[in-house]
This record gives sequence, structure tokens and C-alpha cells, in this order.
Amino acid sequence: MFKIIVTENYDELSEKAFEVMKEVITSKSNPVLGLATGSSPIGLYQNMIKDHKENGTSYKNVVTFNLDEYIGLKRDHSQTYWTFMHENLFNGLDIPDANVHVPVGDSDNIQAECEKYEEAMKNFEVDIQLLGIGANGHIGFNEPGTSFDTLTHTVVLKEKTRQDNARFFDPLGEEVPTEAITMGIATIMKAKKILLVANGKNKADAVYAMIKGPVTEECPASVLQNHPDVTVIVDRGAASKL
Ligand SMILES: N[C@@H]1[C@@H](O)[C@H](O)[C@@H](COP(=O)(O)O)O[C@@H]1O
Repeated sequence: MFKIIVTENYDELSEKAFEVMKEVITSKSNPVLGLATGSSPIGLYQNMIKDHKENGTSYKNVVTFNLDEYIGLKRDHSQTYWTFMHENLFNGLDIPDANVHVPVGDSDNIQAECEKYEEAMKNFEVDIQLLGIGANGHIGFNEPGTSFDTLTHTVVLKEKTRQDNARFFDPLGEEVPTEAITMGIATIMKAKKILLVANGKNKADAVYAMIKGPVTEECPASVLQNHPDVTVIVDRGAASKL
């Protein structure tokens, strides 16, 4: 079931997303957040840091699980999602390191990492899972064609996804990794609540397919039609085909 909020611009989108997130954080004694990378949630993260600094909202009891990570990059590489999360969110909060979980993409045994991640998540119930959406409808790194039954697993990235992320690697003279580790669709669907943010016209087709299209593995985000509590916050551009 979707609750759809259309905003005038990215700032308003980020504020509305923050309101939804803050409600969960302040109504629980031990909130568990599923978090996402990408450019879409950056404004929300800035609002969380601002609120922590100005209003003292504490993250000491917050536990987080990130959706995904590239395979093959050292953890401290500038483009890992581990680094992204620390630079864009965790370093600005009082969250203890031990409460933060990001899949380990530079392990010798990636299969064991996937299992370990899924096991670790079994001890928690995710109160809110934040999602962006890929231009091809992917969520996390679950590309079109991924089974809805998947748990944390490895994926080969689609060329379109690698092109979309090339802007971060080109300046380093590096190629986008070809594989990633991601929570599966079934993992994501276990969250009590989902918050999906998308902005810009290049997301309009994916947002339309997610909400109005058939529920099909060809658009991974369409699985959210089967979830009981999904808030979608989109700007006018991303909402333009609805
Ligand atoms: N794995 C991430 C996704 O979790 C994210 O939703 C998507 C969209 O990113 P952006 O928000 O930058 O458009 O990019 C990557 O592929």
C-alpha cells in the first residue's frame, strides 16, 4: 500500500523524508534503520545531522543495516558505500560503530559474508527501510530479473547501473566495480515500513512502473505494491508520469 507525497523540489522532499524518519527514531527506544546510498537520500541525511546537532536527537540506541556494497574495493576506498555512509551520515551523529552494519565487499569469502549479514539481520526487525530507486527500477542492487525470494546475495551489475555510477569513478581514473553484495528483495520486504525517495525526470519511468505497472521481476521496485506500508516521496520530475 503506497502513500505518495509529491514535493515541489528536492529540499522539500528531504524535509518530508526527515519527518517520516524522525517519527520512527523518536517513537522507539531501540530503532532499527535500513539505510541506502546514492544521491537521493543525501538531503535527508543532512537533515538528520542538523537535527542531531541542534536538537540533540540521539542515535546511541539506533542500529543500522545498509542495503548494499560494491565487491572488490577496500573498505576505506573513497567510493565504497561504507565510506559514503560515514562521510554523509555516521560521522555527523553519535551512533556507536558497533551499531552500524554495511555488507563487507572486500572479504575473501563473499558467500559467507552474505550469509553472515542475513543472520545478523535476523536478530533485529527493521523499523524503517529507506530506499532510492535505480533508473531501471532496481532497489538496493537488485537488478531487473532478480527473484522476489532473494535474501542477501551477490549480483553482477547491469551496464546501465555502472554507467549511472561512472560519474563517481571517472575522476579517479577507475572503472565501476562489476559486482556487488545486496540485501535481497525478500530481505527488504521484511521491514515494517518502507520509505522510498526519488527525484528528477530520469526516475519518472521507474517510479511509474513501481506504482502503476504490473508486479513483475522486470521492475524490482514493483514488489513494493505487495508491502503494507510504503511511503513514496517524489519531486515533480520523478512524479511526472504518474
Ligand atoms: N545501489 C544504489 C541504490 O541503492 C540507489 O537507490 C541507486 C540510485 O542512486 P541515486 O539516488 O544516486 O540516483 O543507486 C545505486 O545503484
